[in-house]
Amino acid sequence: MQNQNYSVVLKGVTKTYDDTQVLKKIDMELEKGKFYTLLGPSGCGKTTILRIIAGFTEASSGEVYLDNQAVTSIPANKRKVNTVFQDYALFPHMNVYDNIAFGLSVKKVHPDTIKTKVNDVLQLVQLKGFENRNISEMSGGQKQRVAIARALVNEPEVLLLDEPLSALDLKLRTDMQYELRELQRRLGITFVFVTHDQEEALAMSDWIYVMKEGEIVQSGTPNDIYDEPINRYVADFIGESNIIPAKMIEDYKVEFVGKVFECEDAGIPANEHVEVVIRPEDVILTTPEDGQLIAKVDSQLFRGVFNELIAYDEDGNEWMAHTTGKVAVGSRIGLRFDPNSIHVMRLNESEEDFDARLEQYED
Ligand SMILES: Nc1ncnc2c1ncn2[C@@H]1O[C@H](COP(=O)(O)OP(=O)(O)OP(=O)(O)O)[C@@H](O)[C@H]1O
Repeated sequence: MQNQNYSVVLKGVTKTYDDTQVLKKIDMELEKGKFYTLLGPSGCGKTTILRIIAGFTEASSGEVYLDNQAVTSIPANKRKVNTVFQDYALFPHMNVYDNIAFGLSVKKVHPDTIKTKVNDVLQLVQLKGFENRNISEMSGGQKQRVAIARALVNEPEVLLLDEPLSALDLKLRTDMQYELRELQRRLGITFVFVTHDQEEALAMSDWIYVMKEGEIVQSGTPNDIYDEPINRYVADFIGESNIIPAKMIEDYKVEFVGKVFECEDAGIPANEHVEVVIRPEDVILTTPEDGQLIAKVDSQLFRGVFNELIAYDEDGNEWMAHTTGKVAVGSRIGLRFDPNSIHVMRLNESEEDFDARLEQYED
């Protein structure tokens, strides 16, 4: 029926609590062995999707397939899916070994087999030698690894991770991002990772679903989503952007701040009011004579590898740009853009137009 390479498929999945619809027709096709991220602000329904895949929550309508089998009536403990929760949900009174072995012991797996499997996953998460440690004596990052080991020991086909790094400090969090990604590549199983942190999503994922209020607003590779945000919500959510009012002149030509620029967008009617999105790192700084636009520098912030500069053009639009040099506050500068860094977004799109455009992006 479906492509054999899908490990999870959701078709028209909805969820309603009392009178509130928290998921509106979610469609997802997750290929085996890829790293997927659900990205969105608190309350948009990310955890609910994970719970429906895991079988902890029942969808109000729609279908869920795991490994091409409809699983609507299959209980959580019969699905080859494991979850790593944000708070780890470890047993505090047990040591590392017993925490990891617990699920297998309950299933009455032979003790020798348990020993081999637990040792294998301890190796995998680099916790060899910690078997007898109490959970209370482990650091945040170590507890996180125990939680992952406990999920992996069941040899799931799909691993669900619900904001697993949010309790860690920045340094450890970055280290764990590398480790998790590495682990996923080595194991080749499907990861579904939930986060509200856009940098984390961009760094780790093969494919991102950006969510808003129970809907998927855009899905694509990190590059697609970063470079071609489909609307202002996605552009704002994924990093800093310059969003400037503009008007379509014809295919591949857009006007803003009284000038006409080449761009890569086509299919939007002439004279339609739109917005252009330009990332700060795509703004090329030059002398006023060479600039396509002229702007006045308002402030500059040192950001480590670059300076972040705020400038205002003749129409009063604010521009953020990155530069490795220093530019005097108050000075006049020129701004230039490559056609392929000018992204056009439509305003007030009808739902049908939006869906059609979304499909075009997904193709
Ligand atoms: N058991 C429940 N009963 C009623 N409402 C619920 C229940 N579980 C979740 N909700 C509501 O569903 C919506 C989506 O919740 P969900 O936990 O999926 O969001 P989330 O995107 O994971 O948020 P967060 O990042 O804060 O965990 C929220 O408005 C939440 O209040």
